[in-house]
Amino acid sequence: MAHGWGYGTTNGPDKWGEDLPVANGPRQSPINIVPKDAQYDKSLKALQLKYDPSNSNGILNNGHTFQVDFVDDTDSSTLTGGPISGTYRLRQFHFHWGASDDRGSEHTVNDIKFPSELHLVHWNTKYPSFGDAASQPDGLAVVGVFLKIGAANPSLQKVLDALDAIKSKGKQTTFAEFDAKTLLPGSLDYWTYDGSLTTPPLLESVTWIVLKEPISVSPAQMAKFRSLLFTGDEETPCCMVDNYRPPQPLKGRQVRASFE
Ligand SMILES: NS(=O)(=O)c1ccc2oc(NC(=O)c3ccccc3)nc2c1
Ligand SMILES: [Zn+2]
Repeated sequence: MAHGWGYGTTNGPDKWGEDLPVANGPRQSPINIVPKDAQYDKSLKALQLKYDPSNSNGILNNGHTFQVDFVDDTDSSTLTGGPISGTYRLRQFHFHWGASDDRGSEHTVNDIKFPSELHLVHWNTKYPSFGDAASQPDGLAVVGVFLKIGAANPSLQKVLDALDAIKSKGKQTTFAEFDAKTLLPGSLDYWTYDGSLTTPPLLESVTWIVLKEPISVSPAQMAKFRSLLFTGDEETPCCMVDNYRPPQPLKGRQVRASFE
C-alpha cells in the first residue's frame, strides 16, 4: 500500500489485508465481546496498575491518533497481575473515536459501539525493548477502557487541553506529570483474550484486557477529539475521526471474565 495505511475508503481497514496477510490471522483485534459467552475464570488475578506521573513525557499527533508517551526505562509505571505473568511497562496511551457519538470504539459489547476507547499500551519486560516484545505472542498487554457519553471528565480534560498544540500530523509537545490512573474507572473488572495490535503492523502479540466499566466523556469533550487532523500542515486538512478498526472474527478464541 504505497500511500500508507489509514482509515479512508482507499487505505482503510478493509484494505490492510492487501499488504498484511496477518490482517486475516487467527488472533486479530478488536472483537465483539458477548458477556454471556465470556467464561468467568476464578483463577484470574486482580489487575495491578501502578502509574508514576513523573514518567509521562510528551503528547504526539502521529497521523492516526494522538498518544501520550511515557518514559519506560524503569519499572515505575507497570501492569502486573490480571491475566498476565511478570511485569509489563506502560509505554503510551491513545484513543480511537468516531465522527459522531454513535461509534468510535474498536471493541464492542453485544455489538454496541461506544463513542471512544482508550488504550493503555504495555510491554513485557522479559524482552529488552518494546520493539522486541511487539513481535512475541506474550509481548504486549493493552488495557482498553470504553468512554460513554455523560458528565465531563476532568482528568480527560487535562489531555484534551493539550490538543490545540498538536492539531496536525507530526506535531508534539511536552506533557509532564500526568497521572494515567485518573483515567481509570472505579472497577477494574475485565474481559481478557489473546489478540493483536488493531492497526498495522497488526502484530498478534497482545493480551487484551478490556475493562467492563466505562469512564465518562461529555459531548463537548468528544468534539475536542474531532478537532484534530489526520493531515500535516502542507496537506488538505482532513478531520481525525472514525480512526477505529471494526470487530474481527473470533476464530474459536475464548474470552474470559475476571468477574461473575
Ligand atoms: N490500537 S493498539 O492495538 O493499542 C496499538 C496499535 C499499534 C501500535 O503501535 C504501537 N507502537 C508503540 O507504542 C511504540 C512504542 C515504542 C517504539 C515504537 C512504537 N503501539 C500500538 C498500539
Ligand atoms: Zn489503540
